[in-house]
Amino acid sequence: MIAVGQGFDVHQLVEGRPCIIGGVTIPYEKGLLGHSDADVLLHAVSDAILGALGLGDIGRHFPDTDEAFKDADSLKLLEEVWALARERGYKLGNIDSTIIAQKPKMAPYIPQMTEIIARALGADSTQVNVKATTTEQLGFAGRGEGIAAQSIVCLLKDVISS
Ligand SMILES: Nc1ccn([C@@H]2O[C@H](COP(=O)(O)O)[C@@H](O)[C@H]2O)c(=O)n1
Ligand SMILES: C[C@@]1(CO)OP(=O)(O)OP(=O)(O)OC[C@H]1O
Repeated sequence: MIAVGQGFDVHQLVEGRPCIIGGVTIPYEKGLLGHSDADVLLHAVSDAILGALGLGDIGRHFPDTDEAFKDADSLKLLEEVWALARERGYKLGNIDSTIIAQKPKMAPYIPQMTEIIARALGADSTQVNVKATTTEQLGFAGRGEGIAAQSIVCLLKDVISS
């Protein structure tokens, strides 16, 4: 069985917050605002997995009204989401993701993000792809008001390889 899911998330960029993306703290003058650590990439990946499983989204599993998730480490949330996939017998096929940000430059941090996501999903880093794009200064991302991320995941169960 093959299950696919997609995830999309946006967080506002503000002063006085750390800029944590894909589990990596990126040195930058602003950071992402949220109830949790606001790791926009890990949220998109988590939502993609929940989508593939038909289990809603991270807001349903980790409500932003619950103090338990205040400043939560999104890597821990991703690990909890992945446990739901594992319990149902799924393995990771592959993940592809895009970070949409005018700044900061993501390229130097992408290998580390890839490793972190792969490790959380019990996968090899070759199964995880992370990309980044600007929006050529257009829209909220282009004005540096926020960062978005999108992700698509393919999960595999009982697949007989030829
Ligand atoms: N925040 C970003 C955005 C982009 N990159 C890298 O730069 C390349 C060119 O971006 P364009 O939006 O002009 O296509 C892109 O392919 C990424 O490799 C980045 O590192 N950080
Ligand atoms: C992750 C959660 C959980 O505290 O909070 P936020 O960091 O605000 O992130 P968001 O992507 O808006 O929604 C899911 C939330 O429930």
